[in-house]
Amino acid sequence: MKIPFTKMHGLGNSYIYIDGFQVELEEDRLPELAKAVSSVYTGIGSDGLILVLPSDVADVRMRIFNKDGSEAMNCGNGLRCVAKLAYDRGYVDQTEFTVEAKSGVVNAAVEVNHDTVHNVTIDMGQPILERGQIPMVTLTGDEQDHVIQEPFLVGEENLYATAVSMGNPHVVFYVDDIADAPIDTVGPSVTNDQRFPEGVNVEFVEVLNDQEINFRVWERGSGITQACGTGACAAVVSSVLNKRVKRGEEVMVHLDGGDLIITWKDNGHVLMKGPAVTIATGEFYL
Ligand SMILES: N[C@H](CCC[C@H](N)C(=O)O)C(=O)O
Repeated sequence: MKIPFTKMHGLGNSYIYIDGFQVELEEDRLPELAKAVSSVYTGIGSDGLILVLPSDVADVRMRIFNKDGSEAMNCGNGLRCVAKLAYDRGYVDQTEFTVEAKSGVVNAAVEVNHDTVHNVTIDMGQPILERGQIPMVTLTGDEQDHVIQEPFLVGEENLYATAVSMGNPHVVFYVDDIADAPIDTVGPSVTNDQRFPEGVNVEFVEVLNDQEINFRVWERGSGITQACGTGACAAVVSSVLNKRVKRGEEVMVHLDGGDLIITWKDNGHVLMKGPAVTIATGEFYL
């Protein structure tokens, strides 16, 4: 089976994009396809697979599958690239339009310079903070509680967890120096921790000042990635809740792959602004 694809990235968080306006795929082969295209050895190499599809409730629809074949509820870097692809291919005729993700519909705005989309702003909507909706379970906490700097033992390490959902689950740990973040040990341990019944994306944050943070991530289903858009949003929300950065102001998030500008607005919505880049197109043989 020959499948046309486009490889795109947001700050090095790359996915293989398949255009559902042009290509019909078998639903029950999608997890297999996500694993196949993601392999750097036998596939194309990416953090997963993203489908761009017609939508009944928005201008365009995104489905995202992690490298391990699991389907996720949301993907910030993916939303920016889907918006670029939809605009580039004329599936939308405005620079502002709506994108449907599994977690809900968001507003996208593409910046066009010399007929090319470089930067995209997504209104990611409101974060979800209630423990039961992250979801996160513990013996003590109430379902409606917010999880802010909650003691969280990982092996011998006494960590403190702040949990935020952007439609997908995130847990944030603060470190004094991002270079020393225990991402290779705490990342894989916590992502599958039983306290997160649906798994979790694991973020490490070093606060530089009240409008700037360093950030690394171990993603659920993909491991360490160069960037995580929903994770950067969760990290800024967490840092506001922990009174480390300003609410309603732009916060510069330095990720391994580059910078995102995140604002948790006073109206409750989180804005994410960053690049979207087309790397290559081709045909994949499944
Ligand atoms: N691994 C995530 C999905 C991808 C999110 C990330 N790549 C982003 O840009 O938000 C999850 O299972 O919830």
